Amino acid sequence: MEVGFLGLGIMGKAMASRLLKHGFRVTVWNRTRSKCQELVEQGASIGETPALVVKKCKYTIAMLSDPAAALSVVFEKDGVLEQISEGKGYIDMSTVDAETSSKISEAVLKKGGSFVEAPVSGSKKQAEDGQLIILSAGDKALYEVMVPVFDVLGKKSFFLGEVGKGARLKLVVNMIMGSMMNALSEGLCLADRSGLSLQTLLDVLDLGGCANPMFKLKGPAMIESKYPPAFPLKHQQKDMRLALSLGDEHAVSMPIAAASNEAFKKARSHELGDLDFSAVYEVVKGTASGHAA
Ligand SMILES: NC(=O)C1=CN([C@@H]2O[C@H](COP(=O)(O)OP(=O)(O)OC[C@H]3O[C@@H](n4cnc5c(N)ncnc54)[C@H](OP(=O)(O)O)[C@@H]3O)[C@@H](O)[C@H]2O)C=CC1
Ligand SMILES: O=CC(=O)O
Repeated sequence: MEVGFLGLGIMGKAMASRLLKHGFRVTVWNRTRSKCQELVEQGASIGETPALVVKKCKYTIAMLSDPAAALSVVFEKDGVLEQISEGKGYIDMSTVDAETSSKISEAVLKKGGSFVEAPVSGSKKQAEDGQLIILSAGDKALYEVMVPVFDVLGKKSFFLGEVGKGARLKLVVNMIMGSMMNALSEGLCLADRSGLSLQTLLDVLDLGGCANPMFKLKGPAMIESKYPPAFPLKHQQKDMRLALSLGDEHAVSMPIAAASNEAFKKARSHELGDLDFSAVYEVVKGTASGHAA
């Protein structure tokens, strides 16, 4: 099976690479073309524009940073819409809001193509290991065609119904995750200031009822003030913002998410946006301005 892949950031690179390793023929495009090189060395072909990737491939996947990127790759010159047509499928795995996803879906359908949104839960390591959780919605027939692809990328794929349900579920999940990261940061800070061992705190958390893989993975690096980006903080803040907007729409009061969003925004203002989202700890500690990487 041949697939197109648009967007070779942290996630897209790992996902496209995994598809190549599992025998798919992959044609890649990335705004910054140099990022295609590593994939070419693994056997990928390059498409000069999103439109040319769609022209070549029956199915094209996108993994782009945010709503603005997802929309521009579809609607702008040389974009997906120029070549999408009957018999072709477009699968957007970026984390965006339901409105963005619906706009893309409507435009693709109008040209005769089919559309699935399929944001993922899981980060760089899970993408490399094919352990993502895939939250699909949209065209059921296209979803069925994509199952062999999703089986290589993920440990479980859900089909949730109409477009928007995958996008919304992903935002709810990441809203919870972002709030948890703030809670861990505050706990580490409080333990430190009150003379407790941070490693002991992590050990105790890991043995108890609120043990979770995220605290276990990120906690030790946070203690060392290390934040190599797996999930960039700027994307976590985007997800908090979009989740809060979903809360506005449904009049759901979310004070914990709102406070967490403020912490992520503050971290961005201290230029921590490209670090891992666990760098919000620097803001909670009050040491953000001195932290370079
Ligand atoms: N990292 C993670 O742990 C996870 C991320 N996600 C979501 O997946 C998506 C991708 O994340 P990730 O790979 O980490 O992000 P990166 O920031 O590493 O990559 C973003 C990608 O989007 C491209 N891009 C950005 N703006 C534009 C634009 N205007 N036009 C065309 N391309 C653009 C970038 O191109 P260029 O190289 O030129 O900058 C790059 O390919 C995001 O929606 C994120 O929220 C979901 C789960 C986990
Ligand atoms: O969106 C990020 C993740 O870890 O999931």
